[in-house]
Amino acid sequence: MLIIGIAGGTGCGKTTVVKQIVDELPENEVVVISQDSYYNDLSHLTKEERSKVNFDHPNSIDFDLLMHHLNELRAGRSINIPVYSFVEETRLPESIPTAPKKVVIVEGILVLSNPALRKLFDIKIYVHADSDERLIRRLQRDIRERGHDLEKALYRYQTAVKPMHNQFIEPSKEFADIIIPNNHYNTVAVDMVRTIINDKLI
Ligand SMILES: Nc1ncnc2c1ncn2[C@@H]1O[C@H](COP(=O)(O)OP(=O)(O)O)[C@@H](O)[C@H]1O
Ligand SMILES: Nc1ccn([C@@H]2O[C@H](COP(=O)(O)O)[C@@H](O)[C@H]2O)c(=O)n1
Repeated sequence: MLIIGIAGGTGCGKTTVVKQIVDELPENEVVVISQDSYYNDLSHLTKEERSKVNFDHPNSIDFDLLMHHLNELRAGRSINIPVYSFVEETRLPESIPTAPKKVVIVEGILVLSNPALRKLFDIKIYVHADSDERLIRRLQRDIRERGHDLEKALYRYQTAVKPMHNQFIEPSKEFADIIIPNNHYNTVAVDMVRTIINDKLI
């Protein structure tokens, strides 16, 4: 099994890059796991209390469960991936049964910031886009898909997203084996990663 970790600041294009990589690979060979699925279960808090949580701090993620799941997959056992709702800001009761595959891709802002998780990755990738580019993409997405208004999205960016990026995410770039520049769509880099994966699948 090949486990690939893909990190990078919010809006850098991780999900898009992963989709581009996976689209051309055999479906039955690859599983994608998002760090977002492992946000702590906050169902014991009210919606207002949840809205005050710093979702960009490593403590907001259940890394123990994520690492347990990766170890289970490596051991050939299936896992149940939690389902997270950005609108409700907590885990939903359901989960997604997921079988082990030859390639596992784990993507999320903080996946290279956790030393124990990092050790589980065979290849570590950091997707880079400039902060102004990321902010524009993030605002568009938060308003369109995550139920935020402009004021809330900007407040969160200034109070949590930007400081946590500077403290935890940007410094994790030094652990990457590959850095993908993604201010513009980068088909060359995507092709290179796909080639590495295909070599492994042979
Ligand atoms: N290279 C790019 N150029 C322009 N827009 C992009 C690019 N990559 C991603 N996007 C757009 O930016 C937004 C955030 O991308 P996404 O892949 O969800 O980022 P992330 O998963 O890192 O938060 C999406 O609307 C996506 O379509
Ligand atoms: N309830 C939540 C939980 C997280 N976020 C933001 O999601 C970002 C990480 O996801 P990406 O797809 O952008 O990598 C992170 O920056 C959190 O602020 C949220 O908005 N609401």
